[in-house]
Order: sequence, then structure tokens, then C-alpha cells
Amino acid sequence: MSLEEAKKIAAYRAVDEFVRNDQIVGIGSGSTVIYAVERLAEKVHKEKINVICIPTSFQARQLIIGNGLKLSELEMHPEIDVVIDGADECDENLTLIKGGGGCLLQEKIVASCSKKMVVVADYTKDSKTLGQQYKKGIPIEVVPMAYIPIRNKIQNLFGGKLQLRMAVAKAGPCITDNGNFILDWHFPTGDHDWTKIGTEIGMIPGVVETGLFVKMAEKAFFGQSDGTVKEKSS
Ligand SMILES: O=C[C@H](O)[C@H](O)[C@H](O)COP(=O)(O)O
Repeated sequence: MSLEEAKKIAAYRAVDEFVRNDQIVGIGSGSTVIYAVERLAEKVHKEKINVICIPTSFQARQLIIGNGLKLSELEMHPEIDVVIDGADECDENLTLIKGGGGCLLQEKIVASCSKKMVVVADYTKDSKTLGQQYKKGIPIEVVPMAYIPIRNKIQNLFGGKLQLRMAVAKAGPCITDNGNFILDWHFPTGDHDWTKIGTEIGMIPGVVETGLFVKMAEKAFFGQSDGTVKEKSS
């Protein structure tokens, strides 16, 4: 089974198990969530259920609109029943690295407003400790004017190296949906207290949010190469 099929079976399982009639559903970002929205649209149109969707990015908004689903926002629906989102990596405690696609800030806000966060991913995202599978570092969204001092402070405090993420089809840095930069932190290997590190980095002036999601996800589904779906719960 291909990686795409592995993403699809995980996403379908999450929607089937977690989405019910009359729910407010957070829609995550990334390539796996595309399948979750596909399944959600199928369910809404076939079963005639009422679901209101809250996006976590420009991409999610486009997915909701493109699939004919009901779009809303936190201003109107500040309490979400469940958010279904992807992850770049998920450790044994369901601590996540997110933001590989640059969408971490709105994703974390929506997750913080959700009763449940469910992760959908393929088997390459499943690991024991962070950094085992995902080698691109922890994304940190920062206010552009502060990226150099923030880079230096994190390197001095915690070690490793931070790299300004560059855009692909544009000269210069990658700009997030919120007009900020992203620093990817290649952290030192070993055991880490992610709650403490996430909190301390979050307190540095100019840091908008980190892609470290600690104690937020309650369930993760990983599509496997043999066609089964592995589950992890917090
Ligand atoms: O910024 C992107 C998001 O955090 C995604 O949810 C994450 O990168 C996983 O995306 P994918 O499902 O494409 O691997």
C-alpha cells in the first residue's frame, strides 16, 4: 500500500469514529487532512448530517469550500467538538511536531478550542521520541523583525541550530498565513521535557507559537503499509 493510501485509511477511520451529527468540527491542514475532508463531505452528503467546519489555515478553508461543507469561524463557534489534523511526528505520549506546512499557529488555536484532537497520519509519522522520524526540526513561528535574536536565544538556551525557512516558488523567506516567519529548530538529540521547553520558548518576545503540541491530542490513527490502521491514545 502506498503512503497516500496509508494517509487515506487513517483519515477515513478518524472521521468515521469521531464525527457525528450536529457537531462543530475543526479542519486541520496538510496532505492527510485532504482525505479526512473527502470522507467528511461524503458522510455529510450521503447521511444528511449537519456539520459546521472551522478551518486552521487558508488551505483548510479552501478544502471546506471546495467540498461544499459549511464554513464558520471561531468568532461564531468558539467551542469545537473535535478537530482532525495531521502531524509531522507523534511520539509515544502523543506529543506532536506540527507546522511542516507552516500552519501551526491557527492549528494550535483551533486545537485549544476543541474538546478532542484527533491526529491522522501515515506510518512514517509514528515514533517513540521526537526527532526519530522527522528530521526537519520543530517549526517556530516568529515575528519577522525578531528572527535573529530569537534564533540566538534558543540556540544559547537549548542548543541545536535554527534555520529560517525559505520559500519555494518565491525569493526570500516563507511567510505564514499570519504574515510571520518560521524558524525550524534542529534540536539536540536525547531526552527532553517538551512541556518546559515549549513554555520557555513561547515566552521569548517575538515568538508567536511553536509547533510542539504537548498534551493536546487524545487519539492518533496511523495508516500502515499492510492496510491496517494503528491507534495510539493518550
Ligand atoms: O503545517 C502543517 C501542518 O501542521 C500539517 O498538519 C503537518 O505538516 C502534517 O502534514 P501532512 O499530513 O501533509 O504530513
